Amino acid sequence: MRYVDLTGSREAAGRSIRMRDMARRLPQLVRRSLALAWRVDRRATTGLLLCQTVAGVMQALGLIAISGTLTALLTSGDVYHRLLQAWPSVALLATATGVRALLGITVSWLSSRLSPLMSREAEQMLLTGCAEVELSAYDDPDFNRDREAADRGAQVTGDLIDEGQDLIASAASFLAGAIVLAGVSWVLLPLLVAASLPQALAQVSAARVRYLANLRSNGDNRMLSVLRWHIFTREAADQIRAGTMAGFLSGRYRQTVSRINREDRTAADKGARMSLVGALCGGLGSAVVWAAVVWLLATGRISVGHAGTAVFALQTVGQSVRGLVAVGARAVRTGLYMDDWTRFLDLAGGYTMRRGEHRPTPPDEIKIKSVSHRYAGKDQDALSDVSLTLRRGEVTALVGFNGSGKSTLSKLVSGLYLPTGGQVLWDGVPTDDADPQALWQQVALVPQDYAHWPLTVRENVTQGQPTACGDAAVREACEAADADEVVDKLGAGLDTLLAREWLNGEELSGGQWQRIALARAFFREAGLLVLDEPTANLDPRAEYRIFQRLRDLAQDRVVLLVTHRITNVAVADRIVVLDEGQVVQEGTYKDLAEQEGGLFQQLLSYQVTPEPDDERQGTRA
Ligand SMILES: Nc1ncnc2c1ncn2[C@@H]1O[C@H](COP(=O)(O)OP(=O)(O)OP(=O)(O)O)[C@@H](O)[C@H]1O
Repeated sequence: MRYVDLTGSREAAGRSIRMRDMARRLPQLVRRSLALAWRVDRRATTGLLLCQTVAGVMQALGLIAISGTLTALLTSGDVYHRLLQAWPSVALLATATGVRALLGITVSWLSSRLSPLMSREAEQMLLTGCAEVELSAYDDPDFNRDREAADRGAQVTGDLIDEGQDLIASAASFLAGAIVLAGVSWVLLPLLVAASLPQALAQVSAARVRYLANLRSNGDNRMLSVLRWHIFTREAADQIRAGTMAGFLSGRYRQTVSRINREDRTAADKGARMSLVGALCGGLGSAVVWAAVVWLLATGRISVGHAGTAVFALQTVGQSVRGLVAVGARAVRTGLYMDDWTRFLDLAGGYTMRRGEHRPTPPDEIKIKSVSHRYAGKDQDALSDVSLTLRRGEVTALVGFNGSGKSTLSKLVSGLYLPTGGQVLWDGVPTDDADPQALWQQVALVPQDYAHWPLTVRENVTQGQPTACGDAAVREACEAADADEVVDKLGAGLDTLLAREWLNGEELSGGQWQRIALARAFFREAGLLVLDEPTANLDPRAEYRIFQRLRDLAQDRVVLLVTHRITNVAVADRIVVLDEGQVVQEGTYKDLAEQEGGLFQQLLSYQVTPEPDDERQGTRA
């Protein structure tokens, strides 16, 4: 089995890595890396630019000093006189070399300070971007693929500062060498650039091959990180052991890794072949350049001193051209990853929340009007033509078989999803027209899979939004959820860190966590309370108490309860029975329990265990 991602547009971008594109993109990349660096640390960025400029000037001065030294040493006259003439150039050379070394150290110090800051800033921007997309985005495989790619882009963002600095340094030293070389003989310059071209082309082609190989392994890489998470973390550690799954999972991991390795190896071999051809052509080109220097010297077109300078300048320019191309190819590849990041931030996969500005108050009535909903990529509706009204002061319960659409409906009511057909109206205003953050201020939700935040008990309950009443309100919510007895047993009370993996952290049982999740919802001063299977992990006593409290909670809010505990559902004012995404029954517990042949009666029959005597009689009959 292979995990494949559709990567059309990115593959097209990868295929377009050519010399011309690279030349066009490099200045953009340097600009982009400097802009991000500027955003995180202005002083360090200014320092870097200054250092690079001065280093370039020092490089040029160094070459001029070499020329001066050689000319002085190679002129006629006695040794003492020649040394005397050469010493200012030697002093300049030493100073330039020393200053360049110091600047090099400063540049790498500043870069190493900026690089992690940039990656973290990029990651932070990505996290902010993710929190601003519609929940439905996560159902779309394309969004998930783009998000992973953007994550990788954020991680490599820091590399761009090093690459940008290397590019600036190579460009500065190329410029310095070129000016000196042109001073000796301008013929050498185009010759040298032409000689460096084959290597440049080879490097760019190798970078393209590597990027495309990486792209082909994208789906496999994503699966690797998922497998790694499952094998590595505590989450599924018990099931891996009890299910003796370690061998199977490691095998799947190895298979996936070996597919990625195969792609990498092919790319590396292809890249090496390209580099070899490039190096051979480059060698021939260099021979032509050196032959040109010898010819210029032999025909008396340049002096011996100039020839010596040309040797150094050639080395400098050659090195910087190679550096420009190698770092350039790397930077373009990094740039492609960064494109994934910027594109994701710009478009958020096309899922940025664009709703209205209405700010809802606690609703008196929530009307579900002919609502249908189909998840992205599905060919069937999860809900079709559902109409229902929820009112403040009432508990409405949703019951039905697995997959009948209960959770989907509760997410539409709370504005987490927007319906693909029909409307959900909060006091007459469709959820599409409400400011989502303002609407969610009015929602207290206990989902089926609630988060086990690695935070203190207090933060777990307040969700980081304490009220003016402080801990008194937290304790009150805990009491309402029967979580007070859980908190009392914890070493540091509300300050206890609920994460066993850290020092002094504590772990709760499944039912204890559910009580905390309930306290979280009860703490919130919201007009809509949605409880999706709120008692699945609770003991019978806690479950009984929670159902009893629902009536009080409903006094000043709309309560929507999703449950399979049919026997307890009598607490609801109204029960709505869903089947295959449609409402099939609606009424009070008494009405529905008496409706012969109805789905509710059927559901009820599965939960009311017959007395042994009834069972025997039934068997006999
Ligand atoms: N995020 C999703 N993406 C795609 N399909 C989904 C998604 N969530 C639910 N579905 C599909 O929608 C249908 C209704 O699911 P829903 O979770 O609403 O059912 P439910 O009645 O709450 O089930 P359960 O009792 O098992 O919790 C199911 O067929 C399910 O496969």
